[in-house]
Amino acid sequence: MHSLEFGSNLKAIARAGAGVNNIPVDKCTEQGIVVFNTPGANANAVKELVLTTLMASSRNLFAGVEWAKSLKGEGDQVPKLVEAGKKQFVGKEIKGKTLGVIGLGAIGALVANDALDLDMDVIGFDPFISVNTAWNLSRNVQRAMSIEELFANSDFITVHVPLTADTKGMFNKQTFSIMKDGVHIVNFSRDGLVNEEDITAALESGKVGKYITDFPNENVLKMKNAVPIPHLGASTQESEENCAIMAARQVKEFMETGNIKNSVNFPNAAIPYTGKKRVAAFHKNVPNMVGQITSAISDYELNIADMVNRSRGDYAYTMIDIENKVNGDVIPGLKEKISQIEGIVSIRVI
Ligand SMILES: NC(=O)c1ccc[n+]([C@@H]2O[C@H](COP(=O)([O-])OP(=O)(O)OC[C@H]3O[C@@H](n4cnc5c(N)ncnc54)[C@H](O)[C@@H]3O)[C@@H](O)[C@H]2O)c1
Ligand SMILES: O=C(O)[C@H](O)COP(=O)(O)O
Repeated sequence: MHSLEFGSNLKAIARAGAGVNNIPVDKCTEQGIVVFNTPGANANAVKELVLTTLMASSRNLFAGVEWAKSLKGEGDQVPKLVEAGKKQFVGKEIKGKTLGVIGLGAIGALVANDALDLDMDVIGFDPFISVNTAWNLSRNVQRAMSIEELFANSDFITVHVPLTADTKGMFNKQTFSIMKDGVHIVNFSRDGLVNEEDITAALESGKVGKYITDFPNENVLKMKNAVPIPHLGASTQESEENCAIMAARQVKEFMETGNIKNSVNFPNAAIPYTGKKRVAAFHKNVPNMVGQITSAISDYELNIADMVNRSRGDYAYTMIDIENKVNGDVIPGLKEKISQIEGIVSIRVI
């Protein structure tokens, strides 16, 4: 959506998925457009494919299947050729190996817990772990005190963080040098987390044994020992339905009540719809905004029934329920009056 112009009536964008790097979030914030995503709704789908590909590639399954297919046309010789050639695909079991999980959010936590059930040792790193995830995480997941500790001790590494300025290129020449020789790296997050030139060299030298990625491009397809998956992480019927329902519900709730859940740019805020009318304003996070909005409301001799004000960085969101019975759909002039307050980005009277 980065090249799209947004109409002045656009109120919300919902991403039926987790990553929002296809949406110009900063531009939306400046224009007062709320952006939602659906955290966790596709996590199980991704977890299943991460564990599937982790095991399958450790057993050289993808290359083995391709080779078996290449024997087509060999007639009665196929079984003999299979037995003679299979030794080139001898793999490694994951049992007893150490899996490093970077990012213990919706997906990472599921992967970490289930990898324990597959008899792996699991070490996790997430300096910003949420309380909810921490509650769901098995206490047998060891906590790495630094990402370097995780890199140094893992036989397999799987990454589940968003692509941001901080995480971009987190897999690079320097970080590969800390890792065990022959480490397998699983990337179902985003291509930009990995420096392509550096991983090409690391795969070539054998420093990295396998690179399983959900984000193939021309370079990836040329890399030795890369396993390109065509962005199938969230591609299940269940996950697409979960995401679509969650996205639709969040937008409906926002349009009808102003309440916000799972926004990536507005603060989350919700109050039961108690009044007769609701003022919902997105504004700069500067002093006296709430005072100016309530004063505009009191100029109309309207009483306040309930209110909430939440901030997020440079911006804040205020919802005020008005007690009085208001005739008709609108309070004439109120919206215009509030929108003239310096610092207001967008305003609705619902
Ligand atoms: N391949 C797919 O189809 C697919 C599907 C869903 C999500 N994704 C990608 O996976 C990512 C993770 O998804 P999720 O649902 O688990 O998101 P999430 O927000 O639940 O979890 C992300 C976790 O990363 C942690 N984190 C952030 N920066 C970090 C850092 N520098 N080091 C360590 N941890 C850090 C956060 O604290 C959070 O716990 C998404 O951002 C998206 O890019 C891909
Ligand atoms: O960020 C996500 O949720 C995934 O990359 C899934 O993307 P998709 O919905 O385009 O499959």
